Amino acid sequence: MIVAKQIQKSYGKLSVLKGVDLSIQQGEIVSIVGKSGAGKSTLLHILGTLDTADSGQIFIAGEEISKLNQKKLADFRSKNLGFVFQFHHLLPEFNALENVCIPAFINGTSDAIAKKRAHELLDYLGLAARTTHKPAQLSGGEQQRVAVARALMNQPAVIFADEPSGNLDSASSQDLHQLIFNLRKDFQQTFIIVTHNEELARMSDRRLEMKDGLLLS
Ligand SMILES: Nc1ncnc2c1ncn2[C@@H]1O[C@H](COP(=O)(O)OP(=O)(O)OP(=O)(O)O)[C@@H](O)[C@H]1O
Repeated sequence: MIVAKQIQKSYGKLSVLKGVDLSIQQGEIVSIVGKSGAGKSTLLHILGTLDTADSGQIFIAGEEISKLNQKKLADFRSKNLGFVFQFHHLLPEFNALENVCIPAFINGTSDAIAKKRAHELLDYLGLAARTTHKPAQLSGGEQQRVAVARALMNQPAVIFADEPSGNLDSASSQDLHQLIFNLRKDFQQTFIIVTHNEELARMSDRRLEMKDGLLLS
């Protein structure tokens, strides 16, 4: 599903990734842990096509994304990849349903089809009664579940999550972690998660530690 070979990335003289190799199967939940500054977010952003490596190859769902130009990459990203960040980045003036629809609208999906799927997702996530609420009217845990629904909108091959529970209290964190495992069980959803949450890392199929620019397994 995802294969990365010898990914290298430097910022000036700082070598952050020193030849990272990684292989992830469909339906796997992989956590990446490590000290602050170890390069976890840099790796996640490169795998998620939000940043580019200096060298190395990345294959996602059979496509060598390291070879795509910017336009093809943007198209691939919007059709195949989902993202959940520490801060949900929901648009404040849009309600939950509209926020969830955004990735589908970007892909040119019709209004009716997008809204139907957004309703189904919000229902699945226990947010059926919150569809017309704006982000400020939702709890932190609810906001993050809306962000997960948005990430799921285009049925992505993989969801990249950067500290998804980093801003949540412990009950909401546990709910979100449970949701991740339910999504894998129900939809074979693949996740790559950067986290400082040891409980989540231990629950994952694999806990990879980033150290000195490399992944230790
Ligand atoms: N755009 C950038 N320009 C220069 N240096 C950068 C840039 N992005 C990251 N770095 C540096 O690369 C190193 C790795 O950063 P990264 O954010 O990947 O670490 P991390 O392991 O995710 O840390 P944290 O757990 O604190 O989020 C850090 O030393 C950081 O300062």
